[in-house]
Amino acid sequence: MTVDCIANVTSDGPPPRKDENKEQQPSLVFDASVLRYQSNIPKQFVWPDHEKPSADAPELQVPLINLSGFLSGDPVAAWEASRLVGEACRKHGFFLVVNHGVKARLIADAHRYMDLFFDMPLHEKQRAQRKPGESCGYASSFTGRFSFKLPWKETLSFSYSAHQQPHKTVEEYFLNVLGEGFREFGRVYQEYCEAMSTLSLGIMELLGMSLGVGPTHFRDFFEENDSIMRLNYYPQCQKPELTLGTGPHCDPTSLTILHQDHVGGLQVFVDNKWHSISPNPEAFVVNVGDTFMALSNGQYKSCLHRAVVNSKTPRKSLAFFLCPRADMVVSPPRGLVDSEHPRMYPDFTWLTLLEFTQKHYRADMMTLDAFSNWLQQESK
Ligand SMILES: C=C1C[C@]23C[C@H]1CC[C@H]2[C@]1(C)CCC[C@@](C)(C(=O)O)[C@H]1[C@@H]3C(=O)O
Ligand SMILES: O=C(O)CCC(=O)C(=O)O
Ligand SMILES: [Fe+2]
Repeated sequence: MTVDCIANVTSDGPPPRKDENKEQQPSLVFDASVLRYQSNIPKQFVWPDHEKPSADAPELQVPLINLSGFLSGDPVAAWEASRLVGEACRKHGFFLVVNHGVKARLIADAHRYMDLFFDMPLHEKQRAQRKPGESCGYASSFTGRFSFKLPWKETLSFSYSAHQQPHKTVEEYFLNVLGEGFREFGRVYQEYCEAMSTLSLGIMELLGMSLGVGPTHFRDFFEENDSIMRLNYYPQCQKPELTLGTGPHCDPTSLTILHQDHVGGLQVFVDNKWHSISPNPEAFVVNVGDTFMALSNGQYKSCLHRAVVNSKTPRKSLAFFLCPRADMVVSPPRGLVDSEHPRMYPDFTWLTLLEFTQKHYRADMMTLDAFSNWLQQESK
């Protein structure tokens, strides 16, 4: 079974309930080319005082891990890299990787095609409009999905399947949804997602080594991944102190590999304070998500983060969300469960958690706990 933008798959998970997250009728349209000239921002984009961005966000010193030795097969370098990964994941869950093997040209092309796409007129972008309950497509903010605390961003999300060879799911997505004129878009993002999948599997080796379960356990689990690629576009905002580009959350997915442009805006919540992670064009920002927190039986924490916007220039980020095949059961390896480390979370399939976030619950910093409770309720 594969998850193709969630809607085209039969889930054997619990039937959806009427949920608080029901799709709202879109009365408000987020068209940044219009909104940017208004002196105020619509009230739906104003976040509560306790969540508004703070003026100061000191820079977080994030470990910078050089992957060149590991990727060239040096076992000593591999163990050193896994040690650094483990240290970061026990501290705040974020680390940077450099000499990662992804071509600078490919990263530049991925950013360039983002500019081309998001600079299109709204009606053109809406040809790829995300449908209610689906995890793919174009969304101008989430008007119609949420009715308050709307993020100041546009997104384009699509699925990458590592096991549907010879199909190139990303290339086909762009051709099928946006047409022949987007063939090159599809080729670039197909190549980008393949590079992200390869890098993710290498990092899964390091995570397995750091947790003492060996390099192949998690690598094998994610070999046939069905991942999500998300292009985040944050238009400049005349009132950046009132809103957020992406609200505070932990990624429900397994591993996030993020490339932010030169503008900066990613913030992580560490030691009870928001800290910024400065852009580094040679580096990817990596963090574990909720699903990997469950796979590690809670040893590695999915970390709280958000994105702020600014009044001067748009900001972009490319986020690859590694996800297992939809029907894979998320359960920690035996070596991570014992009398001192009892099970933290129930078994679940990634598809059920994905559906939960798309149809029942807006992912935040409590998603996995809310999901565990929901599973219990649904099983009664
Ligand atoms: C599985 C996913 C849901 C979101 C995209 C991926 C991983 C991150 C999630 C998200 C970014 C967390 C914050 C809220 C959210 C609604 C958003 O701002 O985009 C989340 C994504 C989503 O549900 O579309
Ligand atoms: O844009 C960013 O820097 C962060 C985006 C993010 O956290 C997400 O899309 O999950
Ligand atoms: Fe995130």
